[in-house]
Amino acid sequence: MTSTEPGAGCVGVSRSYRVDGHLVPALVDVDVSAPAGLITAVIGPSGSGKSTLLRLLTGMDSPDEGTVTIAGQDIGTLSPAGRARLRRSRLGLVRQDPGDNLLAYLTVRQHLRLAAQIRGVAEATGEALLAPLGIDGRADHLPHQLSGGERQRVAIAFAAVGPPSVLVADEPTGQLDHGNVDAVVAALRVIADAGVAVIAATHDPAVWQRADRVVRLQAGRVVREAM
Ligand SMILES: Nc1ncnc2c1ncn2[C@@H]1O[C@H](COP(=O)(O)OP(=O)(O)OP(=O)(O)O)[C@@H](O)[C@H]1O
Repeated sequence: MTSTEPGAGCVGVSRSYRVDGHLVPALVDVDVSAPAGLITAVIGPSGSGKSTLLRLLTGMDSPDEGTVTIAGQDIGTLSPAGRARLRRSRLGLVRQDPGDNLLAYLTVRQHLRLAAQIRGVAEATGEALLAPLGIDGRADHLPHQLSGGERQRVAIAFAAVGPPSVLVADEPTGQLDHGNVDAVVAALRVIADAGVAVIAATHDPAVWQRADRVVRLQAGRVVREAM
């Protein structure tokens, strides 16, 4: 599984929220680039703008100013239907709570078949991710029969079928113990090595210390972007 697709990024992005008639700036003139094949960690204190940035980079929200690109496409130029198509084909999402990522009545194998159908690729494409992510022994298990870390690895596999150009994970280890954190970081590495731009918002040093790039936000601004 290899990809030469460009990743995701934004240039000159600002986003404010209106609260009680006042504008609260969440992001101010932010430039971020998340190249294909690398893990980019987004870090910063609570309220610094991480979730707002992720919502923009997934096309779930639009900036007040600036441009956002996913897989080389300026998503501000797309119709709502075009944006939905791009998100379905080129973007994978992993949420913090393992329970929010999976359907209780589908086995691991059924999740991966469903992901392949959604992406329009051969069913074997999804199943091929089981072994590299260390969940091949769990193919016929339901989510409640898995540990939290195994569920997150299934969620990563589900999001990575295709593969997409970009996989965005919001605090992917936020609810896991230490041993499971290592397995999830290893899974993100497998996906990045396949050519996907992996973007993870995280408070967890075990994640960002093993990322290729770290974007640190503070009060809505990028204060450091380092390899
Ligand atoms: N829907 C909203 N309405 C009003 N203000 C918001 C909204 N969402 C976020 N904010 C404000 O925007 C700023 C950035 O919030 P954001 O959730 O992006 O930060 P964060 O770094 O993800 O925080 P956390 O680590 O606590 O999740 C904060 O001041 C927050 O209060």
